[in-house]
Amino acid sequence: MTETTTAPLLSAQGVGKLFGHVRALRDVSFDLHAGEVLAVLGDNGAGKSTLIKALSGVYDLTEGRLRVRGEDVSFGKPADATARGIATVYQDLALVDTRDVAANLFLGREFRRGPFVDRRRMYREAERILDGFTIKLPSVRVPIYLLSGGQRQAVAIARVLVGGADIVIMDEPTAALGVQESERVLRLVRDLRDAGKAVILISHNLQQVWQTADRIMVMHLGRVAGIRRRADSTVEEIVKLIVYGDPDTERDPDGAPDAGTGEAGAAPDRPDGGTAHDPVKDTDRRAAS
Ligand SMILES: Nc1ncnc2c1ncn2[C@@H]1O[C@H](COP(=O)(O)OP(=O)(O)OP(=O)(O)O)[C@@H](O)[C@H]1O
Repeated sequence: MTETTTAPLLSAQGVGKLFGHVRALRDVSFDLHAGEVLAVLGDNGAGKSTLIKALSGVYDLTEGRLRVRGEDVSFGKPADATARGIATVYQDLALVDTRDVAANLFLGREFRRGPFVDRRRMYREAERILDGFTIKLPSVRVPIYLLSGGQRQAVAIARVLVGGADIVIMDEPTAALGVQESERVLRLVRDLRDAGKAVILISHNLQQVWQTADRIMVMHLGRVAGIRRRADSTVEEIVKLIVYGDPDTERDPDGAPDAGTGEAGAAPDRPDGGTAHDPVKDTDRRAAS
């Protein structure tokens, strides 16, 4: 991974999201590079879902800015994020259960020959794409409802490749899977990374994060509690960030209620009101050293 020498594919700067008076995200800043897996960890209500929905165009931002390949972007709808090469694989996978694997892979992007769908080409292409996957499917002609959870994940991931996305957001891809299938799906996530994609992996499972992520971003009460290179961190450090956040950053300059607390000032105010360290820059410094 070359995070300090290449420009980020995706960059969030001071991103915030208010729902009424509840601040679900506050001053979220991070970079995401091609060929890396950034895991996003955090307790319930930390802001993970809100963040991925903001990155995938479901929510607009209240504050801050997003840049994709160095360009400022503003997403009014999910199609805007898709057009910028961002694909999100949600837990429900959004597959059509009654249709076969190939049809799901090319949903909305069917090959055509004249007025007709070119099924033969779709099957051929589907087989080609899935051929290198560690999760094997019985056939590209089986309907989705006959597949296991891991096989369905594989189809959803393959669909990302078909769409040509280079920024892939995965929401708890192993949440419903057993141990073996989880291992295989995590291998697919690493394969995406090795193919040069930038991957955001939302997870509650620290062990899986350790197996898969290059960097870890911990969220706490809507803020970034810290970003660490996995190789430079410890499970203890990450758990502490998940549970307690970073007391230096958790001040409340404007009194808006923090997510998860419903009241102002989730963490003690800094007496000097000063600016705490920037976890992203800290990480970049560590990465550069
Ligand atoms: N549509 C909404 N309207 C109001 N508040 C919301 C909305 N969506 C999220 N929130 C609040 O924003 C905060 C962050 O929620 P979010 O769902 O992003 O957290 P999360 O880290 O994904 O949690 P979980 O792991 O439980 O899914 C929570 O306090 C939540 O109640």
